[in-house]
Amino acid sequence: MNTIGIVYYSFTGNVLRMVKELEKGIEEVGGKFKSYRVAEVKADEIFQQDIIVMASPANGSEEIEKEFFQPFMENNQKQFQGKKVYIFGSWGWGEGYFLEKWKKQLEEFGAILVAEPILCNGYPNGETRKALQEMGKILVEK
Ligand SMILES: Cc1cc2nc3c(=O)[nH]c(=O)nc-3n(C[C@H](O)[C@H](O)[C@H](O)COP(=O)(O)O)c2cc1C
Repeated sequence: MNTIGIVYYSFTGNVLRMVKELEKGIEEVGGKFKSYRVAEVKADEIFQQDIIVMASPANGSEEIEKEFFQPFMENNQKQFQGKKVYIFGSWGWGEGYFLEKWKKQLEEFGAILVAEPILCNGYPNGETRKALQEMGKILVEK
């Protein structure tokens, strides 16, 4: 059973709502997780978990959140090598391409993406919530 570390940023609560659904799924199958806002996460703690889940809103021109998440990625580049990761996020008025870019960055860092990202436009609807709960269950066993 994998231990899961969740790192997220949320401006207005949409990503946080998504995180809560994933957590529900993990809990449902008896999995263990720790969640952190990216502004407060301690890298040495998070990289001890079996799977790192990261979630961000689109920010700027198809990027992940700029002030905290982008530095988190750059500062921990080496630690992603060979690490199992899962990403998801929410966007507003762009095309949601930021997740594809993020995925590419992680692949370049040598991370192992354990499943396809879940992308949500704005507030997560019932379908997205269900998909996240299911993903939470899957991640525990991945
Ligand atoms: C400062 C700021 C910048 C944003 N930049 C983008 C953007 O470049 N492209 C986009 O599609 N949405 C953008 N959005 C919209 C958010 O990504 C979208 O509302 C998302 O659902 C917010 O998630 P959150 O509630 O977890 O913060 C931006 C929102 C804010 C507040």
